[in-house]
Amino acid sequence: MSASNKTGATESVIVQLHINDLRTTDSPVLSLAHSQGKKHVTHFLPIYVFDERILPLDCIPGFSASRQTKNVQEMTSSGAKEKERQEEEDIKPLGQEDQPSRTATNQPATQDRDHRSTGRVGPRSRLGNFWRVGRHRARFLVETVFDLKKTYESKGGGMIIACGKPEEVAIKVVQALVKSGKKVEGVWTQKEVRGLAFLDSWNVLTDSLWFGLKQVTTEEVTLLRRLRHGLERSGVELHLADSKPMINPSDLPFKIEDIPSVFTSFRKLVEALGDDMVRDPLPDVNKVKPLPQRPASLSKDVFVLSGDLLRLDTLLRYILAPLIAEPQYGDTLEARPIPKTDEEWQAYTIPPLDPRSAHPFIGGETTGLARLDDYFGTLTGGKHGKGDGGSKAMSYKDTRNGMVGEAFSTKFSGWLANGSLSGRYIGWRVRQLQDRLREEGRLDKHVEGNVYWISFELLWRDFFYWTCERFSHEPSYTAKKNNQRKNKGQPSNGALPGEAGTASSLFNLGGWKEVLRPAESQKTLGDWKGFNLDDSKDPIRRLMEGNTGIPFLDACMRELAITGFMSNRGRQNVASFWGTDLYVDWRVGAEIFETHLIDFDVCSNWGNWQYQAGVGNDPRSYRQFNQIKQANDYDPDGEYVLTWIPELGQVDRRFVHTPWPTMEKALSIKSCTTQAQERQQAEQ
Ligand SMILES: Cc1cc2nc3c(=O)[nH]c(=O)nc-3n(C[C@H](O)[C@H](O)[C@H](O)COP(=O)(O)OP(=O)(O)OC[C@H]3O[C@@H](n4cnc5c(N)ncnc54)[C@H](O)[C@@H]3O)c2cc1C
Repeated sequence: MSASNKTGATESVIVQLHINDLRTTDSPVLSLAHSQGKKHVTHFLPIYVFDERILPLDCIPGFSASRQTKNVQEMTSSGAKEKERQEEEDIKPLGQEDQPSRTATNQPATQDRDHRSTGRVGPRSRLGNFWRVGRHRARFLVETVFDLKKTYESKGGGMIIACGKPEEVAIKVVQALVKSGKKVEGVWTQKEVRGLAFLDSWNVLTDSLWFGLKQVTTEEVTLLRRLRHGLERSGVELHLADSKPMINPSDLPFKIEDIPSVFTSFRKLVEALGDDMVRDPLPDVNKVKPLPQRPASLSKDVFVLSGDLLRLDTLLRYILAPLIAEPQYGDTLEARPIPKTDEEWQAYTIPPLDPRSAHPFIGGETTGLARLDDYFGTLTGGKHGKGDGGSKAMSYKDTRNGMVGEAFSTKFSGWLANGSLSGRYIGWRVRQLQDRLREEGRLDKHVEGNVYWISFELLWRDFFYWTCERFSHEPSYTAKKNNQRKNKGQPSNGALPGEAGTASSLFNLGGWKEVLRPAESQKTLGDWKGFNLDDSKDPIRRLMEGNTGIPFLDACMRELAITGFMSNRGRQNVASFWGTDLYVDWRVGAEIFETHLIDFDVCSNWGNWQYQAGVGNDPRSYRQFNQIKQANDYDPDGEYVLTWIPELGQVDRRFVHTPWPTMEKALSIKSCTTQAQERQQAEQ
């Protein structure tokens, strides 16, 4: 039996479960918690949970042991008694938690790490069995979380960092707070699927109906659903803040169900909003309410990081070690075994960033804001004051298709993906720079176009986000058929179409096209080819390893695996080659991108893959890139391919994109290049 939320309690807490909203600037929940309307709220408790379903956490000392203990406890009645005893109140001040004891369990619980011999083992993808989060995003994420904690602390607040399942941790934290006599005002987290009601000007919604909706980003939504159920038992409500897109959802000039299928139509409709397209960011919160006293029983129920684990380099080692022990396709990092002893852990070092990286950034809101200043110039007079600089933004459109170095495009995507920057804040910085340049008489049409193009690109992000929402209302054609078959024509009651990963049209082979143009989609579904990752000659494996013999594609894939970043130009070419030349299951491509990309975002990645593979919401039914032409257009001097394929150094630069006559033997290229050669000949 859970205690219910105390109404007469003197301490009142707002809990924020951070997921992909790892920031304090333009943070709706932080603003709400410190608003006039919440004056009676005495404490603010932000939580972040490293999710065991997507990250390998077994090396963290004590973590797998804590899970095993918990399981046993939950299975035995004596365990239940012990649990009750533990739940008795025993208040300890924050920061004085027990140190996790080092146990022999800081080895992965799952020893079978061979992604080809097992089913979906641990935090692995469904089709390729790749790590869900590769080493680059894992690093960026851990850095981001630590930076957020530091920022909260610098403003007088704090943050709990834990490991496990975010919804379970949040529920247990709330239960413990309620049991210790505190009033929990509610739990706020970022919305990941369509909500129905906006309750106040803070852009925070209490959405009582979303539970019944069909979902597209199924894992994200399942987490929210479980969280909501669990909180209900403590009489605490879950609130969702819709802060992902650049455009405020309630400003959209159409209903989500009516979002145009074509980007250009979407763009024209929202651009017609003019200056109202992007709202001003929320006011900064400079002094954050303190953390509540934490019931010590919590440390036994929940694996909260403490002691040495709150050191960035220590935690990075434990999270990255399994990923480094098994680098993914294309990564040239030498696999290193997971340390076994204390001494080995002490000596363990994290590989430095590759100096060739176009994304040489550390994760966190602090570095994200610094990158904004680097791009847009500084806001020297405060938010509305004069600024300085901004040359990168002023030449954005002219340079965004570059391939080498950090300057060619904004690189905001990693920060946007985990929410350490908000789309709205960036959109506002665009307007801010335009206003400043106008005042200074420097905003000619060319410069204006360059600066505006950043918002234009951000509209693509919004477009994929809203498109995901639109399709959350429509299960895929196959799912509909399966459902009907199972339920004899009746829609299944309370079914969660996407939960098994098969029904959501975002992850389905037939993509959104199955919903938009079912007849056309059904005709081509059977043509998709399979793959065999055990075969080193398999075209997909060669592509993932950057070993097709087509220099431009190989450079792109090597860059991705080695650094976690690939330019938009590269991504389009790789996805097009995968889906429209090789015609191999595009979802494996989306999975390997998901693994490697620092900026992985479920809607942008899977939506773009669909688009390039011809199963998405592209109005053109067929779109194919000519990789050789693209390489010559965007890497005319071969600087990019030479950066990633040094073995081409011997080749005359004129032929660096088509080195086959001279290099054929050396590179042992066959099937993939034949296609490219044929296409090149056909074009001549
Ligand atoms: C196959 C494929 C997979 C992709 N996967 C992702 C992904 O997982 N996460 C991701 O953020 N982007 C993804 N993109 C979109 C785009 O490639 C990246 O956003 C961009 O390369 C990131 O670099 P940047 O921040 O310097 O972009 P810039 O060119 O500076 O653009 C500014 C911002 O606009 C947004 N943006 C630009 N192009 C797109 C686009 N086509 N779709 C959605 N948003 C866009 C991003 O938020 C980006 O940060 C993918 C594109 C393709 C073709």
